[in-house]
Amino acid sequence: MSRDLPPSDSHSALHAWRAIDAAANRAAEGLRVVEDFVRFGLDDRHLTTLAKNVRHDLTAALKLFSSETLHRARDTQADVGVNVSTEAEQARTNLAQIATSNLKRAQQSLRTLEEFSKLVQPEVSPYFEQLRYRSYTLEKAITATRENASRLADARLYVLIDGGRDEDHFAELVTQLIAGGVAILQLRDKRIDDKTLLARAQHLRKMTSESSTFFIVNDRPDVALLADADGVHVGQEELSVKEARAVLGVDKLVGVSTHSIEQARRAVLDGADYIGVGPTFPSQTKSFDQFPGLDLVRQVAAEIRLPAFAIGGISAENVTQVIEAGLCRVAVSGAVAAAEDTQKAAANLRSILHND
Ligand SMILES: Cc1ncc(COP(=O)(O)OP(=O)(O)O)c(N)n1
Ligand SMILES: Cc1nc(C(=O)O)sc1CCOP(=O)(O)O
Ligand SMILES: [Mg+2]
Repeated sequence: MSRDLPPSDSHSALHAWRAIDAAANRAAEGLRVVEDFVRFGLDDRHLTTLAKNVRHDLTAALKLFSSETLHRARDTQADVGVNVSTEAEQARTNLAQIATSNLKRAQQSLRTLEEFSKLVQPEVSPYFEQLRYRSYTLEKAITATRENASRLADARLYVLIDGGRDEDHFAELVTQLIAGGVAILQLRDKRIDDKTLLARAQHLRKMTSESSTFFIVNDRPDVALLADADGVHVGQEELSVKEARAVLGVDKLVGVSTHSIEQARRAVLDGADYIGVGPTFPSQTKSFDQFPGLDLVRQVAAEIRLPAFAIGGISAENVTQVIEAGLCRVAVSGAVAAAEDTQKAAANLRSILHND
């Protein structure tokens, strides 16, 4: 119910309704532009659905106000803000900037709605607060998708390796993998002690920093930090994206394993930089009871634009099935690391993935 303010406050109420009316329009317009950006600019069905849901829920919250009161308060003739636009508002150089400005516009307008509704219809205010928080989550997911689609644009072959028999064996393996054109190398070894793991990680850092290959540490943000790796990969039962970032900082990559479309959607909202999608096929490296398989690859490819690497039992023999299911990025271990000629196996997979 809208509040009957005492006569002395009725002027404030009128001002509040006018601010609410203007903010409602700005928020809806801003959200529509954001939705169009994720739909047409990113081609991301998941983010489009999220943006649309926020916009629809805004419409529902605004319906809690009396439209008659809002219209009565509308007085654009006397609105000193009409026709006032800054140079920054006019300057738009790319699609992403349009999305960012409109997200900010929507967030500021939601804040206005939240504050001014406290004066005239306080029970509605928390809905706008919730919508503002959801818009921050959306912003984080849009930024991660956009930035990583570009940062990892060429990253199609991702190889998981262990610490090897000894340091020389490890260094030889890494040399061949880098020469074979591997885009991302992950150090994944659950059997060596922490001291050896860190030594291998530091060695890998040195070798990859002279190349364009990214270096990720599996499971261990602490080791990733100490070795100055490019990032960490975490599983569903491990530290969250937020916790991994708290250790590593915002600039490092945080990847997450996903085994269902719900987990993949969640990872996007959590602000992951990329996702692993699997297991696709039975694996010699790790055993699984369940295989979401190519169905999950298809689901992810249909709606998510955050870089996604299919994983699990992938080799030169079956990688075409993954590509046909819609993903052009794969993470492999056995097919490359256990091959007789590691460099050749990597280069072969790479050329299939890059279609060259
Ligand atoms: C790229 C990539 N995807 C998935 C995994 C698996 O991670 P997780 O589920 O945590 O299992 P472990 O590797 O820790 O056994 C991965 N490592 N890399
Ligand atoms: C470590 C790991 N995680 C998977 C997942 O689906 O999350 S599949 C997998 C094993 C990857 O090795 P290979 O290419 O030898 O099967
Ligand atoms: Mg793990």
